[in-house]
Amino acid sequence: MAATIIDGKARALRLRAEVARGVEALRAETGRAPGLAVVLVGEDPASAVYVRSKGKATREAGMNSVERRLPAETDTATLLALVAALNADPAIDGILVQLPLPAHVDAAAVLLAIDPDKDVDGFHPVNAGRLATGMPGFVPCTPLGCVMLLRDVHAHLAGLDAVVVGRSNIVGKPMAQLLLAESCTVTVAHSRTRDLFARVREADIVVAAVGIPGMIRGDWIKPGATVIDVGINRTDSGLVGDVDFASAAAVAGAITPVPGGVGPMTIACLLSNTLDSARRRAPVGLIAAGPIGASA
Ligand SMILES: Nc1nc(=O)c2c([nH]1)NC[C@@H]1CN(c3ccc(C(=O)N[C@@H](CCC(=O)O)C(=O)O)cc3)C=[N+]21
Repeated sequence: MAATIIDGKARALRLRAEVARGVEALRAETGRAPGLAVVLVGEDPASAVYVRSKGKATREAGMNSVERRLPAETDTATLLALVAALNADPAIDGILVQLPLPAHVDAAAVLLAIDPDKDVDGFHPVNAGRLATGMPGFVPCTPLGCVMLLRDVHAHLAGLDAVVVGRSNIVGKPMAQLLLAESCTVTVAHSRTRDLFARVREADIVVAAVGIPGMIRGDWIKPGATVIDVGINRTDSGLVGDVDFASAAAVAGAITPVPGGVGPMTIACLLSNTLDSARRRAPVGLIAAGPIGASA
């Protein structure tokens, strides 16, 4: 039985069209389009590609895209000053500082400096805490996109066994929180997990976010399980995920491809978060702002 291939690209285009309609409505009500600032330090070619595609998607949704490119040798103080200026700028609704930052920059200090209510990446500890405690806040874009794809596959997520492989602050941990909020039974596995194979093999939902190309193979997957591949690894044979797609697709019930799976959803969710931010920041009484996450 071959798996259903989850079309993240198509799902992302639908979400982006929905966001574009929301942007148009907001502009009609307030006279202002949402603004997203993306800060890129250094010349990393992969980061430059992402920043360019984010800028394009932002403009296509009818929002203003502000790109700030800084040289690789930029120091922490300069970045903190830029973030402070963006925090204070009323035309900016969302701030994204592209990671990774150069090693000499205090990345934690930079993320802490972003106004949590402009933190459309959801990386600020205040938003991590809001997510962990069930309060409204910005949810990191990649895990948010993964949950949207999972909801399309599963009418009921409650009670399913989910394994998240990877425990990063930007994917693994928020992914686990979101699945818990969906009432899944969640295991967070990582490089020190004993008998990873056996744990993955029991899961109804596998989210792979380890950064090791093709690590999770078909014989690890429970027949019929849903496999979400967050990995973006550049290899000699092109862009590949953390899942060995061919062998896993032969066993899974549904699986995301790389490219065309989670990646496009990440960008679409960034736009959705930015629209939510702009709605919340619109003058009181002018527009009925829904809770954060309402655009998703
Ligand atoms: N502050 C911050 N926020 C981020 O969200 C962030 C970041 N830093 N640093 C880098 C990672 C990576 N990331 C991706 C977004 C889209 C695709 C994407 O659309 N990928 C396409 C393929 C693109 C290609 O061909 O390279 C796909 O999977 O189909 C991939 C990766 C966001 N990141």
